[in-house]
Amino acid sequence: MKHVLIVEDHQKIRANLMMMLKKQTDLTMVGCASAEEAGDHLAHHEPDLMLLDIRLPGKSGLDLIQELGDALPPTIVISGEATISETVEALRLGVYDFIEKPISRERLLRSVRNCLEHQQLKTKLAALEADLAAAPTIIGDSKAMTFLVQQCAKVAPTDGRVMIRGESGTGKELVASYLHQHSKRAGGPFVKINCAAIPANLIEDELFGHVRGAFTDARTDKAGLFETAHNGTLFLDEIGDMDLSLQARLLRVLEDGTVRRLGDTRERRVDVRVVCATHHDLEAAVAQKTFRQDLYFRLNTVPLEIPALRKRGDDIRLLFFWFLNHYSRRHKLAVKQVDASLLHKLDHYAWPGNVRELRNLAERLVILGCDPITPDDLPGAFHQQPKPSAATLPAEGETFEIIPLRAFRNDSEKHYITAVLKACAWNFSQAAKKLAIQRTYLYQKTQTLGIEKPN
Ligand SMILES: Nc1ncnc2c1ncn2[C@@H]1O[C@H](COP(=O)(O)OP(=O)(O)OP(=O)(O)O)[C@@H](O)[C@H]1O
Repeated sequence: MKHVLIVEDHQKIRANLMMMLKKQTDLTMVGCASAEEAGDHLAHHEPDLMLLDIRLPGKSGLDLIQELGDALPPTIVISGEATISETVEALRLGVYDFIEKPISRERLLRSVRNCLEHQQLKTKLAALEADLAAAPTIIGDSKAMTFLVQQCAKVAPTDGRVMIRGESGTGKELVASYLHQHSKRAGGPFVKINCAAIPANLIEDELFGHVRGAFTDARTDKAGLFETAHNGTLFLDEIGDMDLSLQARLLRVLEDGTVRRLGDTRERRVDVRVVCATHHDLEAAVAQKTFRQDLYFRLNTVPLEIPALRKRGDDIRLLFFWFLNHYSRRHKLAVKQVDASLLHKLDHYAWPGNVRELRNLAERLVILGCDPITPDDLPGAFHQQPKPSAATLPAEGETFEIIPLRAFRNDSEKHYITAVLKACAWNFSQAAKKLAIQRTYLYQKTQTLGIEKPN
């Protein structure tokens, strides 16, 4: 039901306007005899449309329009005596239409209908724009991310089960929500649960729900997340942490598409797409029998791998500038300049917290950083020299060739000693001192490891 406010000082004309609009059964109408009275009404109500006379006793219709500013409801001005300049001014201030007295019924109805339709469209557009702004955007133009986005575009519209792998903060949840938003289930719910953050017995209750009396505290029936996610997507984060007994229940739901609340006898059919994520080595967990192999195959239909940020250096600057703009807008602050030496520091940092760490840093710099932002604005971790050994170790989840410990140790020692000798311009005494070993022992090491000074 639409609400119309009619502001007209002549009682007869007001009644006439109401009569003409009465045929529109979906309208409720309120009449006011002055701009002051209308102002009071508008302080407490938001009409869908205002019909406003310009010549009123006391404050004029134009005064009211100016006073309301952005709060002006969709308005049609009705006047017999308005001057051209008043008409132009009213239109400039956002009035939808201008109708001259005497008013024809057809003209009035057409204008009212158009104005209400126009308003409905504007509301729809605003909602669409908000949806678009809320839609997840995967930023990245490295080869790895371009490939990932291509894969996401292929798998999103299908109902294929997806397993997302990647270190913490790489964007696993972002990818899951992207898959949902680009699927035919986008109008349905996107429900997520972190299997590592909740104790096993509570996860069971969260996922499957219970009926009243199923346990001491179960005072009412409760639907589980599978039911909540009906016609949508259920994102099971950290699936590798799920308890074995729960894995069995999950497998059953995936196999027959029904859930049974705790303490219930009734099976309920659910239509849910399951997307899961883990940073664990699930294959190792399967080998160690801590993760069910049958469940692993059920969930792993389409594996998607998100590389750690340090392995896609091309994305660091792009993401940094994107977050810088994003948070400047959000905090209504001017976008700061960035010193080139800062970018160099970002490129050479290991980003253990991945994109989440980069995002938080960018927001902090938007709020606290100087303009231009320089390396002095960065936290201590960015100024530490990288430790030599850890940098070459394989990351968690990465496949690598396993070699005997002795071979690894020799190889590491060779690399490290060569680097130190280079840093000391092949001065053996200086290098031995830095390595805290005897000069003769260093010499022996270079012999056994085959380290040679280049010509
Ligand atoms: N490629 C990207 N483009 C834009 N934002 C990203 C990208 N990757 C990650 N983010 C942002 O970084 C933050 C962390 O991402 P997300 O929570 O998806 O990571 P995660 O891998 O699920 O982390 P965890 O394993 O700790 O739950 C989020 O704010 C996310 O929007």
